[in-house]
Amino acid sequence: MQDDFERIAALRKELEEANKQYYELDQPRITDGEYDALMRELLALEAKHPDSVAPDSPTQRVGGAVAKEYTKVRHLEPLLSLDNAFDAGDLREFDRRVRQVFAEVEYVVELKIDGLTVALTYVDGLMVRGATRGDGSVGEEITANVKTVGSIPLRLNKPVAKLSVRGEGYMPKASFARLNQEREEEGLSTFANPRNAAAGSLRQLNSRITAERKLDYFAYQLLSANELGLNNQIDVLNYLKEQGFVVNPEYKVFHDIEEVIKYCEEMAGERHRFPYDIDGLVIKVNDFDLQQELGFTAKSPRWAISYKFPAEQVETVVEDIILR
Ligand SMILES: NC(=O)c1c(N)nc(OC2CCCC2)nc1O[C@@H]1CCC[C@@H]1O
Repeated sequence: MQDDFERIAALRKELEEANKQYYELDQPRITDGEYDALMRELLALEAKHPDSVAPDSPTQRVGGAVAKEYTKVRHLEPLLSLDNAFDAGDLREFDRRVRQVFAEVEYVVELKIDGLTVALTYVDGLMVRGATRGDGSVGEEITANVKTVGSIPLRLNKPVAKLSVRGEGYMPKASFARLNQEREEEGLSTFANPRNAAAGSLRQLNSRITAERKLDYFAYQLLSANELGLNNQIDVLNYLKEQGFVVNPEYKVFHDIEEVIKYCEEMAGERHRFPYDIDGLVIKVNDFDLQQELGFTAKSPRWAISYKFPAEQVETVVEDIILR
C-alpha cells in the first residue's frame, strides 16, 4: 500500500499526463469523470498534508481564489498592437516598406485568434504570473484564473531562470455554445461572441468560475528570445512547443508577398472551419535581426501587420415567429 506521499506523487503524474494528452496531443486517454475522480482524491490528500502542495500541482487548476479587485501589473515590455491591412494593396505596401531595408525577406503567417492577449511569466520554470494586456503597458493580474486554463503549463518542460510568454486566451466555439446554452437555461444574459466570453471569464474575480469556462490558449511570442539563442519566429514557435505550450499549428512561411496575398484571400473563405474564432491573419517578418532593423512606430511594429478578413454579408435570419 503506497503511503500518502507516494500516492500524491503518483496522482500528480497521472493527472499531468492526462492533461498533456488532452491539451497538447488532443488525444484524451481517460474520461472527464476519471480525471475528476483522480483530482478529488489528490485534493483530499493535499488537504490532509497542506505543506505538500506544490505551485505546479494539478490541483492548482481547479481555482478557488476569490479576488476582491484586480491588482495592476506593469508589463516588462509593452504589449504592442498591430497595424491593419484590408486588401492586397495594403499588403503590397507593407512588403514594399520592408524591402526598402532588406531585399530578401521571409514572412511567417499565423491565424489571428480572436481572443485576448495574456502575458505569462515563469521563474525557474514555474508560472508565477498571468496578466491581461490592459493598455499595453499596465494590465490586470489574473494568475489564479490563468492557472485554470488546461493548455497553459504550470511548469515548463525545461525550466529556465526567467521566461516571458505572450499568447491569445480564447474560448473554443464549443465551450461558447455550451456556456450560452447554460446561461439561457438559467435565465442569465448570454455573451455576444467567444471573445467577450473569454474576456469576461479571464477577468472573473472568482477563479472557480473561470475553471468552469473551458478556456484555451495559443502561445505566439517570447520576450528576450535572442538570449535563448532563438533568432526567428519559427524557432520561437518550436521552442514554445518544446516547453509545453500549445502553438496554433496553422502557421506558414512565405518568401513572396504575392503568395501571402493568395493565402490571405484563400483563408478568408476558410475562416469558419476552425473550432475557434479568427478575425484575420498576422503576417510577421521571420528574422529577428530584420525585425530589429525595421523597428516600431509609436504603437506597433513595422515588421508585422494583421490582414483583417472582409466583413461578411450576414444574411439576417428572421427568427421563426412562434404563433402561440
Ligand atoms: N491574435 C493573434 O493570434 C496574434 C498573433 N498570432 N500574433 C501576434 O503577434 C504580436 C507580436 C508583436 C505584434 C503582434 N499578435 C496577435 O494578436 C495581437 C495582440 C494584440 C493585437 C493582436 O490581436
